[in-house]
Amino acid sequence: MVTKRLIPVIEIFGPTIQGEGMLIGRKTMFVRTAGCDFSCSWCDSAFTWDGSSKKDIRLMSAEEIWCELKQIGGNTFSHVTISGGNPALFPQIGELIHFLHNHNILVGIETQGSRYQPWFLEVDDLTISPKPPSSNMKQDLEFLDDILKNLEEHNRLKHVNLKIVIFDEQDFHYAKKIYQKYSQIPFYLQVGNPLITEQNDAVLAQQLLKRYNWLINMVMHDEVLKDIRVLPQLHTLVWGNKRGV
Ligand SMILES: C[S@@+](CC[C@H](N)C(=O)[O-])C[C@H]1O[C@@H](n2cnc3c(N)ncnc32)[C@H](O)[C@@H]1O
Ligand SMILES: Nc1nc2[nH]cc(C(=O)O)c2c(=O)[nH]1
Ligand code: SF4
Ligand SMILES: [Mg+2]
Repeated sequence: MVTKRLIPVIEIFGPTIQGEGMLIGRKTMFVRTAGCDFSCSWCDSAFTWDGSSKKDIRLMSAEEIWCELKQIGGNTFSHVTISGGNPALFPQIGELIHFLHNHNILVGIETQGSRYQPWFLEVDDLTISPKPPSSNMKQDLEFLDDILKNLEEHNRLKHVNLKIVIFDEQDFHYAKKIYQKYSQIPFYLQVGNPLITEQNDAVLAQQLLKRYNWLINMVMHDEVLKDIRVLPQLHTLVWGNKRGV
């Protein structure tokens, strides 16, 4: 008998739009895994790792996840984004990727570059999001370098992008250092959301647009950051801090 390794899933939702980074605006479904090896000070998905939504965690096989995606998304989608938490904690995500590819579904991953899995080489859209100083995390940049070198050796760089969330000038300088190291990888700066519990969508949107304006200005006057894209979290502008969108 083949034993199927189960994946801890905390939410499955969609179809929605990818609100961030290189596929912004693309129609996609989301599978969100539970658990993270980081605990960023401003994490907008802290429920995946802080115990507050423990009751929502389900251990699911690739086939069960596929059935639920079809149940809620029907025939309306051709792309699935796997986020977390950190999906790179789980070797068994490889089985889910195979399953989705066998059903002609493209797969995106959101991860922070602190862990590597062999299935990184099979991901259609791999977003790596190193954490800047404001997160209070200490990103291992040598490990990140190993991951990116490995992807390059396997000719996968066209499937990879780097996305750094910016809250302040210190984060901006950190992002600049990383940009200079990896000029051949598509590079995105994303507006940080400091109001992750704000319920008034208008107040939130106003704050985020102000920060977007600031970040655009920082980039426009910069002589190093040239081949770069600056984005807000589109889903936050549309739906605020709502979960499952
Ligand atoms: C919730 S994380 C999950 C995937 C993975 N752990 C990571 O951090 O890349 C998904 C994306 O949301 C970003 N993010 C988390 N909290 C945020 C916030 N308050 N403002 C803007 N982006 C945020 C992360 O940097 C990451 O790019
Ligand atoms: N619409 C939408 N786009 C997203 N892009 C990355 C997300 C994430 O939490 O990883 C996310 C999310 O939660 N919702
Ligand atoms: S790495 Fe991602 S999921 Fe983990 S705490 Fe940071 S933002 Fe949240
Ligand atoms: Mg999110």
